[in-house]
Amino acid sequence: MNKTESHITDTMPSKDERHKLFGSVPPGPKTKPVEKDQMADLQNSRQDFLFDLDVVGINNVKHPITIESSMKPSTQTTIGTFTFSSSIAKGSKGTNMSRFTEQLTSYYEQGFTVTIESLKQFAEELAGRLKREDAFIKVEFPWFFEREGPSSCLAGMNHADAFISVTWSKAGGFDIQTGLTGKITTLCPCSKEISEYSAHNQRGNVSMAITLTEDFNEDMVDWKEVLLEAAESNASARIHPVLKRPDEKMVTEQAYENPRFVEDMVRLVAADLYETPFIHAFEVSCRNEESIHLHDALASLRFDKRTDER
Ligand SMILES: Nc1nc2c(ncn2[C@@H]2O[C@H](COP(=O)(O)OP(=O)(O)OP(=O)(O)O)[C@@H](O)[C@H]2O)c(=O)[nH]1
Repeated sequence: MNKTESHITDTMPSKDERHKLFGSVPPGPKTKPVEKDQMADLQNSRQDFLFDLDVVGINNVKHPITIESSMKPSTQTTIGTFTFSSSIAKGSKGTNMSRFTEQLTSYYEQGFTVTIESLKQFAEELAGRLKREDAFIKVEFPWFFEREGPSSCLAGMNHADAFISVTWSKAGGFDIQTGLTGKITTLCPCSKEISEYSAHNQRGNVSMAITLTEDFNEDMVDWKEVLLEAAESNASARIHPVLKRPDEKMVTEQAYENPRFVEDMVRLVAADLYETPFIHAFEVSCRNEESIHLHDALASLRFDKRTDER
């Protein structure tokens, strides 16, 4: 022990004394049961509680997860942000909220890889655990993918924000949605047209949410890569983690050759999703972080191939 440490130990009150100094008091008399089976179970009270609830549950649950990807790295651990819920009839006071995280932990301990299939199983099992006839689970996560510079082929890691949501009901079966928000470069067509030189550009955020067809097979196609390609292949240019000068020249010229308004982005991405056979319905939006304004530009559309006409 050096001189400074010994000085601190000599003069500092003990931790208990310090807590008392700052207001901690001894426990008071305790009369309520400590055994679980003797505790009141308010959430399981049965009465007419006036209204059915569409949704009751928990959200913003952060948990490590494993996902698969068709792009490198093919297996990755990332952070999932979960929402779990079910409906509840007016005859029940509340849900059993501990059961959501209890099931998540149990899946994690058994080596949970988040896929559409595993989430379907999770949702149905959750409904059983809650003694309900429906359950909803959504997981949002950063998805990482390797990206090379167009000339140097030097690789680095990019990411996009993905989600999968599964609704299960005894009456209606499964409803699956997935989605992705990816970043792209857009170069302003108006600025290019009117200016003697140059054109301003922006970083665009393209968000897509899709409803999958019932026969969609995630072992055959990675929906994340399809959505990323829909956003990036229609942009003025892609975004890269590592660019040397020959890469930078290519990306700059490519953007100048492919100017896009925020509206153009949404319509072009929508056209790709329209042509994708495993998508029933989609929502596309784009938010461009403008470089010549403090505000952002945005556009969006929804389309359901089963009902809407172009
Ligand atoms: N229903 C309900 N529960 C809440 C609320 N706020 C907190 N809780 C949770 O209540 C949970 C404990 O209740 P239950 O999950 O029913 O616990 P339990 O009855 O011991 O569990 P089971 O044996 O599975 O029935 C804790 O996870 C708390 O987070 C709320 O607003 N409504």
